[in-house]
Amino acid sequence: MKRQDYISWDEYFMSISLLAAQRSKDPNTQVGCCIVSGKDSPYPENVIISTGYNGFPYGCSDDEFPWDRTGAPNATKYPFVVHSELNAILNAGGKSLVGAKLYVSLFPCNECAKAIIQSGIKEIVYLSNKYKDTDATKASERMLTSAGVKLTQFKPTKDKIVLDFNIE
Ligand SMILES: O=c1ccn([C@H]2C[C@H](O)[C@@H](COP(=O)(O)O)O2)c(=O)[nH]1
Ligand SMILES: [Zn+2]
Repeated sequence: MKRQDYISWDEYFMSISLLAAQRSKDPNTQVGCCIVSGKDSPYPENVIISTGYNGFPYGCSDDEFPWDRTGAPNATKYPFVVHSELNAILNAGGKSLVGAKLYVSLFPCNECAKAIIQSGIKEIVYLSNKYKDTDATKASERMLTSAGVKLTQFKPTKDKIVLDFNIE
């Protein structure tokens, strides 16, 4: 008989997003993203196309650019950091994202929403929506809804999935 306690597709892809987030150097908010093929993709369904996390662009040192949240605009991380969703879209290397599904640990901002819509992604599964009351999130939700992108908050049925490196 097959194992019964295997993880679901949503648990799998959201876990990969959370694992990608662990690569982020942002001391305050680590965001991870995983893009997978959907029913209407030109690939079989549930194939991982790309992943990404928030970080500075290539050539911009994590040790030289600022990670601060406050201060003069160019002394904060905000003008420099590439968001996880945009990184995942760019990391796809030009592969079609039409009909794809995007899993992300934080609801996308308005700038990511634009890139998501324009790349043809049709569904977003997000975990946290901690900035839901901000203008950026409200603008994002408005655009995504208007563009017909399906939005679903991931509701975990377990608190954690443990990765154990001690296997035989
Ligand atoms: O759509 C988004 C929105 C934000 N991020 C990243 C950008 C920053 O590195 C953090 C947010 O930092 P705070 O200190 O919480 O303001 O999240 C992203 O990747 N995608
Ligand atoms: Zn963003």
